[in-house]
Amino acid sequence: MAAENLGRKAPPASDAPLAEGAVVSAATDAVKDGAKWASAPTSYDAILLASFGGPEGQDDVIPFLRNVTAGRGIPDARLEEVAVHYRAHGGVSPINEQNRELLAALEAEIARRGINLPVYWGNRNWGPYVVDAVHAAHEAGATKLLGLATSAYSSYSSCRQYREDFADALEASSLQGVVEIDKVRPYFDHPGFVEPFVEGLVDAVRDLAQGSDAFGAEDIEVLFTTHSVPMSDAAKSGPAELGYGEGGAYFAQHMAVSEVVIAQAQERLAEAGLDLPLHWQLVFQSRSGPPSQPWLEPDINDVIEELPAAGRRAVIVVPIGFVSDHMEVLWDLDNEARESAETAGLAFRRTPTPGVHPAYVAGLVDLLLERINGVPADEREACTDLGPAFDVCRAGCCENERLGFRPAVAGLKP
Ligand SMILES: CC1=C(CCC(=O)O)c2cc3nc(cc4[nH]c(cc5[nH]c(cc1n2)c(C)c5CCC(=O)O)c(CCC(=O)O)c4C)C(CCC(=O)O)=C3C
Ligand SMILES: [Fe+2]
Repeated sequence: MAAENLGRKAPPASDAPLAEGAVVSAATDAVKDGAKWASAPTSYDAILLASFGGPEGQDDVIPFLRNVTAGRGIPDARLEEVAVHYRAHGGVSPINEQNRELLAALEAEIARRGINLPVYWGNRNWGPYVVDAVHAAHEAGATKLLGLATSAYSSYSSCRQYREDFADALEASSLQGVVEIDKVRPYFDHPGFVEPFVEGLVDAVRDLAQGSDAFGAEDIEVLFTTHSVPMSDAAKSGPAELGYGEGGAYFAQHMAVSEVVIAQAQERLAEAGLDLPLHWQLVFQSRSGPPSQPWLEPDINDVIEELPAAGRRAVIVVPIGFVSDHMEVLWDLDNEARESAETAGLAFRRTPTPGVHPAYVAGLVDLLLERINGVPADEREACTDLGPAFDVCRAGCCENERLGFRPAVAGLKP
């Protein structure tokens, strides 16, 4: 495949693109030292499914948004704007229902594998809260919990903040020293997480190729999209000693997943005789900080606007940053990005998120078993050169410069 056709985008808040080889090699060397990355077999009493949470009615919207943005310097105007997204959906985020479905699917898959392990679900920003779940688990006699976040990558928002949520919950319930909580590794490159995106991309390309417009590879731009974060968060994502570059592990992991999804999809499309390679790039969405603060770019809508000038007639949006079709997907992609595409005169497809795809659910249970059985790092499933990520976060991993140091569990002590 012609490499020059694969659009690579560095985080453009800086002029210097990331050195391609350098992003990957440091982590690859470190991962060979498996003993440091994989923990010993551990007997857990319960799983703690941890998520973001969302409002369940109009009256919840503003209190929810205040929970999310406490101390974050998000302008009020942005809160008003985001409230509109929830209001348009009756004040209900789809995320809680999606987590109830995931909880049920996990319970079923755990039972199918013959494991006896209850799952408790708790959120960061709305009830049921993590502390409620920890309480319930403890009341049922559990003292050793394995946390599983609905977030696959390394960064403050997607990894460390869950570890802080766990620490906060132990403090609020006075269960420090009584209950212990570990956390499943960032699973961005677990095949179970990647597979639904590959399938979605293959289906979208075939759909566009077979439609009346008969779009070919030259007509299509594939946009892998994820949540933007402040550049300072991105830079501190992952352990500094692995030298991920200025976009940190967050950027490197998304690039690696994009590359794997495009490669696997192209392989399947080639078997179906479709014209390749596809044009693609990694883009960002849902930026919320003040304009003075640099966040990862380019924004998905800005990129879409410029696609016709590059000769594209269709755009396929692959939401690799998200595990379910929550508000950031429904509003920012299915409304806003779709509208940008319409304005630009482009056909638009948005591929599914993992949701409760059987490969994803089975992959999550594989990840739980990895920890229970203490599977060595070199025997773990990971489909990029960056992984598998470590079980116990390195000291300082994904710390937040804006918010300062807060206690977290499931990490090494500085
Ligand atoms: C990396 C990342 C993920 C992906 C990883 C993961 O999935 O965890 C994610 C997911 C989500 N983000 C969500 C919602 C919101 N995020 C906000 C604000 C922010 N997100 C950030 C980052 C991320 N966010 C950041 C750096 C901020 C700025 C404030 C801060 O520094 O923390 C705000 C405030 C208003 C606004 O500014 O948009 C809202 C309402 C929902 C729920 C959707 C629903 O209700 O269905 C979900 C799943
Ligand atoms: Fe967010």
